[in-house]
Amino acid sequence: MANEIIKKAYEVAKEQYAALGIDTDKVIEKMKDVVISLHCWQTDDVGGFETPDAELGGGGIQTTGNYPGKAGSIAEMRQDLDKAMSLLPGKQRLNLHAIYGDFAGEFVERNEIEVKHFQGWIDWAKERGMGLDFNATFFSHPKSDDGFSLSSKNEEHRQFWVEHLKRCRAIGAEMGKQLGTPCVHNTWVHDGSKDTPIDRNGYREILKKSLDEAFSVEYPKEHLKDAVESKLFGIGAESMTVGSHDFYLGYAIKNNKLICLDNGHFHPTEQVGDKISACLNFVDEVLLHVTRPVRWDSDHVVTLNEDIQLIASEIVRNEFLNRVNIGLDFFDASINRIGAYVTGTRAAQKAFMIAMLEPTATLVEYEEEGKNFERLALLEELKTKPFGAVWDYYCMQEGVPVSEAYIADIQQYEKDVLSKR
Ligand SMILES: C[C@H](O)[C@H](O)[C@@H](O)C(=O)CO
Ligand SMILES: [Mn+2]
Repeated sequence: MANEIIKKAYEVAKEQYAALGIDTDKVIEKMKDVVISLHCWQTDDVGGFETPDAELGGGGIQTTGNYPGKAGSIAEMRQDLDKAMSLLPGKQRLNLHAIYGDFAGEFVERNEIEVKHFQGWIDWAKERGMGLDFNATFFSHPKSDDGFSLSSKNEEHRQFWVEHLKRCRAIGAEMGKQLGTPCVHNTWVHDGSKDTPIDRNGYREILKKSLDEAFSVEYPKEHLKDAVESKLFGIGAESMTVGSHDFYLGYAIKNNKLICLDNGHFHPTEQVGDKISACLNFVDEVLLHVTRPVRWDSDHVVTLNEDIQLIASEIVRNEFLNRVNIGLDFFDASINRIGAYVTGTRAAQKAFMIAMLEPTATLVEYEEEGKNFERLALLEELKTKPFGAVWDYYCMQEGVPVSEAYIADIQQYEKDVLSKR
């Protein structure tokens, strides 16, 4: 689309939003506060680099599809991430899992990983002025194949995982220190039971004890923020998840941790957007894993749907952007993986921009005056306001492809790079 047309459309949109009391220039400026942490695992289907042929195994999560071109090395992953980021407006962070260290061709056990295995990532992020986030990896490992890691009744296994978590927190803190922006370290364990267990409480007591041990080392908040992520169920763990939402919300409130809300981890009619203000009345900060569950926690690419919109609107309406850490968590192996990143991240960004283009004060006024028809009508009308013109102008200003132009970029990358892997 020619720049002139983008500008013209923007000017018209600007007037329409101004009539509602919204300054679109200010909205574009405010978009810089929306920093999204890209999950590195979309590039390689959650395989990791511990061994040359590493693949996701167990953990109750699954990628489906076998689209060619997945990243098979750190170099390829970085190349893909650079490509994805070149097509995204705004600033991003990078979210790594412990299986993505630079192990220099040697097998390093998870209870032996150190900062040196991630120094390359820290340097890479520093060159790009990016922050890093981090995750201990409890799945795809023989010591948790039986379905239990931090809540294991096998004391040797439990201690192994506590040590892993301790090391990951130390690595995360060093990332935050060197990069000058706190690293959010997220703890998610797949621990659970396929069939109805008897000793639910026993496992939960063990999980609590393990977390207490692993979190006993304190790090400055400027370097590390700890989050804990709950889940409803996983594949092969349908009957009980040790780290349920009640468990982790309680743990987070009592121990001053962040609660991680993954919108694939709840009953289908529950809304993470509704949980944000509930949680933020009791915890300082929240971590989001933005995804798209289709029938189950299938981790489809994020699209601009009502769930995502409610999440973004709740954050913007309440000025929670400085208390909500936004991460993505999807892994689709059935389509071009870079395309998946760009489409999914842009969808999340769009939801935030739409939220910022809302005349919230007017809507609240209607609500407080009991004018519920007026509230409903205005919300409906907002859906067809020319948001796209503001989005296109923002992309143009940011120097990234406008509208669907990024599709051709990704096709070219597939031709030049991915198809040759
Ligand atoms: C790979 C991630 O840690 C994982 O997706 C986790 O966050 C999750 O959501 C599991 O369902
Ligand atoms: Mn998640």
